[in-house]
Amino acid sequence: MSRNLIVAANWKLNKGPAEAEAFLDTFIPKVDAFAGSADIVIAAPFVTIPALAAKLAGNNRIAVAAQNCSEQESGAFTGEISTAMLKEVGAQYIITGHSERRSIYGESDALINAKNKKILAEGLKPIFCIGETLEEREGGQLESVLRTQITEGLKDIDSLEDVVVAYEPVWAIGTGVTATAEQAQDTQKFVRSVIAELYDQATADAVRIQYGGSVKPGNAGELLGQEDIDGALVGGAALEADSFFGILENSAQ
Ligand SMILES: O=C(CO)COP(=O)(O)O
Repeated sequence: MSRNLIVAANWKLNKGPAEAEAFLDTFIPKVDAFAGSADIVIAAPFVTIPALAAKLAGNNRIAVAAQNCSEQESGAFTGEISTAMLKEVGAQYIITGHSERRSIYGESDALINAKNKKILAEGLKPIFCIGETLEEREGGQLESVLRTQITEGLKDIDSLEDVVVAYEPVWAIGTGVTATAEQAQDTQKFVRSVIAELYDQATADAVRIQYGGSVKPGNAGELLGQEDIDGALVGGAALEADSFFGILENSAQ
């Protein structure tokens, strides 16, 4: 089963519009000259999305993502941003379930599920993150934690055609500690098997599962060369155009 790679930058709380434009000034010419076929996504802060989308108008190789959204349609929800608004300003993907949102902002599996459903109903694509803490892995709970996150996060979602899953072990995020290619592959194979149980084998074979956690140019080739790793969700190493492009280059199929 061949799945096209999807390599995404998650800029987190970095880069306003001006910095994002400067990034693209360096990044776009590199991508234009690049023969690889990976889908490329940049997840930016809300206020940066319009500038990115304007600069990428007509560019069909690089898509824009948001890092969060409301599960609500509209109304008295101070500080929230709706999927319709994000669509209007050019977002095509939205990250959900990131461990920083789960742990710092207390997002539950039920809320993440509501966001996933809202995003799909809007005709956008969730990049749905799951992952265990070191304590959970060492305590033998890896499989039960991931199974719960997957089952609850995808509850009542019939098709995974527009869903990208991102496996991000919490202990590997921003720590410089990467899961070994073998650990990531074994875990992602398990994630795919849970999806096969919940849906069917064809769905599991087709869904793309990214790995995230200290991905950099030097380890991207080995990680993304694994059977069940279909791309990367990159934080720190995606803040510089050269290193984000290096990840793409080193993961070329
Ligand atoms: O959280 C991440 C991407 O969503 C990973 O972050 P780092 O690549 O900085 O470890």
